[in-house]
Amino acid sequence: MSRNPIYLALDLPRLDAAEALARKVAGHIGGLKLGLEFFCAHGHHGVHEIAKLGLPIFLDLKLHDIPNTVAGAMQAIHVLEPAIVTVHASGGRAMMEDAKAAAGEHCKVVAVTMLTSLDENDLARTGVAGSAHDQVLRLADLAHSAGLDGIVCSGQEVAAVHKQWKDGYFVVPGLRPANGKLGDQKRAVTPREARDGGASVLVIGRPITRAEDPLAAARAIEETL
Ligand SMILES: O=c1ccn([C@@H]2O[C@H](COP(=O)(O)O)[C@@H](O)[C@H]2O)c(=O)[nH]1
Repeated sequence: MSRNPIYLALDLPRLDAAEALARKVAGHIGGLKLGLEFFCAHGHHGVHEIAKLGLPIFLDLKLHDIPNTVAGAMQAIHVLEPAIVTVHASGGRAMMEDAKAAAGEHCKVVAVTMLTSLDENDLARTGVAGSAHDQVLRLADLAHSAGLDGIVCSGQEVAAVHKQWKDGYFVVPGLRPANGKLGDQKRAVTPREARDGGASVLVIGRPITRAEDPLAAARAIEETL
């Protein structure tokens, strides 16, 4: 892994605060992840502002709709030149194929398999029997067959997915330093464990954004890798 794999999740309500925080830790991360909270609040303008910092932008929009609508959304964000965009694997093969076809040549499209905030009890409540591990592998296979670049999964599954999809691009959120507060994450591992399992991108939000000293937190996490 040559470049810094950490993408900072900028889940902050204020654009000026997000920009200031990103600027502060820029030397210790490899990219910036802008998700639903950011995009709903600040839209294209916000993305343009954050992109001025010069780091790759990951638009974590988790698109999930009929194929025609998702392809239209992909075309609408093309102008923002994201390095990575997410769709939901459960949207199905045709949706993922159309999303990939509509994405620019330089944009990786990765599929969310099973959110890291869910465990097997949650999965059962959605009507899916079996383990998180099997569900992630099944959806990874579907994303692979649809021609996507990779998937989003937890650090608990990444090594197994890596084994069956050697050149895949694996985005791992839900990361916590040892003894870090889990919050709503249920399948957390440490950044180092995820990296050792074959993660391409380590998504880290609150352990840095909510730290008393975000710069020291980012530096400390970087040093564990
Ligand atoms: O399965 C998923 C998919 C995406 N995320 C996103 O990653 C960050 C994690 O933030 P933390 O503060 O480090 O928990 C957040 O933006 C999520 O939307 C995820 O956590 N799990």
